[in-house]
Amino acid sequence: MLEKVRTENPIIHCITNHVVSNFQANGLLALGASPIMGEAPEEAAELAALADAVSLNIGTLNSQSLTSMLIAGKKANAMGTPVVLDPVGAGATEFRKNAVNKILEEVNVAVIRCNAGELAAIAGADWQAKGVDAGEGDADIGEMARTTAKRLGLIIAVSGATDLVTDGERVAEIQYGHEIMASITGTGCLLSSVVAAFLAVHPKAHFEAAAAAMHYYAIAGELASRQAELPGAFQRAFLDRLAATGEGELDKFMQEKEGVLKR
Ligand SMILES: Nc1ncnc2c1ncn2[C@@H]1O[C@H](COP(=O)(O)OP(=O)(O)O)[C@@H](O)[C@H]1O
Ligand SMILES: Cc1ncsc1CCOP(=O)(O)O
Ligand SMILES: [Mg+2]
Repeated sequence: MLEKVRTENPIIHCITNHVVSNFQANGLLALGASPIMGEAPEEAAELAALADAVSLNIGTLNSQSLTSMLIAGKKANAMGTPVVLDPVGAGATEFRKNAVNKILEEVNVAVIRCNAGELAAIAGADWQAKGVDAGEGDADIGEMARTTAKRLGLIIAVSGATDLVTDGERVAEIQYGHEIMASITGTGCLLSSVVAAFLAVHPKAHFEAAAAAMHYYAIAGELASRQAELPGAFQRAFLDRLAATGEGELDKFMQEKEGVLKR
């Protein structure tokens, strides 16, 4: 599935936050996709129309960018283009929570990619989120993801030490990755747009594409963590691994892990 992203080089229209915009664009380029950032309402429909997937991210949302997200999302729906939503900090403010609800009401979102705190906010579960970070809670993340995916009729890809992807029936669990990934800002945001890029080239298999994206990303992160121990070096190593990791590296990595488990 990864090679198809590289050969087709899909255009990803990102309406994202100003914290991670540059990292997100560089990460998409490293993957082999073609990012275009743009958040003016005046061009939202045109950008969505030329894109192969649309990645919406509410990290530094304002009234204008919310308007753009609704315009871009609806245009993407009309064109049959997949939309991914990253509900950054959904539980932090009423504005964010209402915005997520409005987007979900008006736009047919294919995948919500979020952390556990954001999922809990969408699910209405008791949880202590920590700003844009996942925070802590007792709710069963897998159960929350399955029931919310079913209720909303979409795919949920929730990240953390273990990543879960579910359409409400099927569940893929990804145990790879490394905690250093959470020590640089934007790894979640970039992941959401990487999911969008995989969806763009696998229009009939969104669940499999989202799971493949999460596998690729976690493995690139774990490989990078072997090269760099501190955040600055890790960010650089991670971009390099996103670029250098192909299907062959993914297979080799998983075979090695399997070998370790069996021993
Ligand atoms: N403790 C961890 N162990 C392994 N991977 C992690 C860990 N924490 C986060 N990740 C990875 O970092 C990326 C971002 O996830 P996360 O931090 O949950 O998202 P966000 O940045 O949106 O809060 C994902 O690929 C996830 O798998
Ligand atoms: C710190 C911060 N503040 C608003 S958006 C943002 C970036 C969040 O990025 P991620 O969810 O990928 O950690
Ligand atoms: Mg996030």
